[in-house]
Amino acid sequence: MKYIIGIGGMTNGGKTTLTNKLVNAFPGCCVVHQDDFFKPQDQIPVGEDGFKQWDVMTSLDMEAMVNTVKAWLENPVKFARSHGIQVSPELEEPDSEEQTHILIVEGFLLYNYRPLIELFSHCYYIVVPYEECKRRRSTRKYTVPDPPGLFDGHVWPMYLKYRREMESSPVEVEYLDGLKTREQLFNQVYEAIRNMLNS
Ligand SMILES: Nc1ncnc2c1ncn2[C@@H]1O[C@H](COP(=O)(O)OP(=O)(O)O)[C@@H](O)[C@H]1O
Ligand SMILES: O=C(O)c1ccc[n+]([C@@H]2O[C@H](COP(=O)([O-])O)[C@@H](O)[C@H]2O)c1
Repeated sequence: MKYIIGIGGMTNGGKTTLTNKLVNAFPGCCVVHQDDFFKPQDQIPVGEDGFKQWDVMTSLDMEAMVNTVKAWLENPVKFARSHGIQVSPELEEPDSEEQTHILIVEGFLLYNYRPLIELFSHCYYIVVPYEECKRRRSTRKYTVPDPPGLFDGHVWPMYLKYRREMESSPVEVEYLDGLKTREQLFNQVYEAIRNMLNS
């Protein structure tokens, strides 16, 4: 069986932190990070809000991202090997279709792109309050540093827009409280995935 788990939610909610812990906990588990699919800076236009539009869907090459997830679905063992992930001998067996394979897909805009949504076995969405999100973001170093005013002028309004859009669509997400400790979040999701694999 193949399981694709989405770890979505707002910027600085703790997606990457949780994802890294889960990847370490499930041997052979693969991961796709949405941040790897940002288009080059010169392809990101400036919007009416006066900022480069990094937080909109078109800033990401979603077709390439979906193709990457489909490459994992096609052959999880080959995908793992080509990404330097150690594969246990049982997973290499010819009948490995009967084995359990897990892919974690992590990102801030996972649930607004239909071709990706339909691939998920389960969708998580981490949230923290505005103040905490802004505080964490202010200490974060991105490849392209945030210009002054970006959070309130672009990041937060786009977060609200896409969250509203997601919530009025048929996608079913399970919310996670990003104010819980790293350990609490890990334990919660780890146990839920274990239960899913055993059901
Ligand atoms: N559960 C948590 N409690 C407190 N701080 C956290 C927690 N998870 C992550 N962080 C911190 O918040 C910041 C953003 O975390 P990160 O996992 O990179 O978020 P995201 O991938 O959602 O943008 C980092 O400084 C990280 O150490
Ligand atoms: O990673 C990059 O190249 C990059 C370049 C410009 C901006 N970002 C920011 O990355 C944010 C999403 O990533 P994250 O990890 O905070 O969820 C999003 O809010 C963007 O504003 C990221």
